[in-house]
Amino acid sequence: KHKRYTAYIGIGSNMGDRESNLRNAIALLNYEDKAMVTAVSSFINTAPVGYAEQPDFLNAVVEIATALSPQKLLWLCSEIENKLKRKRTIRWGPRTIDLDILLYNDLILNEDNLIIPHPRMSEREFVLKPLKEIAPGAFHPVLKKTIEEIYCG
Ligand SMILES: Nc1nc2nc(S)n(CCO)c2c(=O)[nH]1
Repeated sequence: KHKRYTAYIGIGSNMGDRESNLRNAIALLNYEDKAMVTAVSSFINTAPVGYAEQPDFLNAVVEIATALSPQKLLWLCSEIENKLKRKRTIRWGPRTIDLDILLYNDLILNEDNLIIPHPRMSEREFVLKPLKEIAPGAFHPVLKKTIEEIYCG
């Protein structure tokens, strides 16, 4: 019997057809019987954070029910980035698609290649706004607050 975990994935695109890049990524997150999309936020246009000299992003957050381990889920996210032709040029530069694991149940994980909750999510309006839309009661296990407590925007 597959134990179902709930994970939240932040997605963003600022290259090519941004909307279809997001839609394709969302479709690919329905992965066999291992991951199922259970909620999708609105798509929001956001100014780039970090490396400012690049086009605006289109961002969203997706809720999935999954049997995948965090590392396997990370693998699925990078598979989707590769499939949608993410060219890793400038580290902080434009990209066709970006998938970030934000939350995975109440898990706290600090591995070399994977930190959960995402370390920068609580300072990112482009994450908090769509996440609050679909999961205001989601709990941040490090800050010990719900999303709506963290983001009052
Ligand atoms: N607005 C916005 N700025 C960003 N800077 C980076 S890096 N990214 C990629 C996500 O880590 C984004 C993004 O998705 N949206």
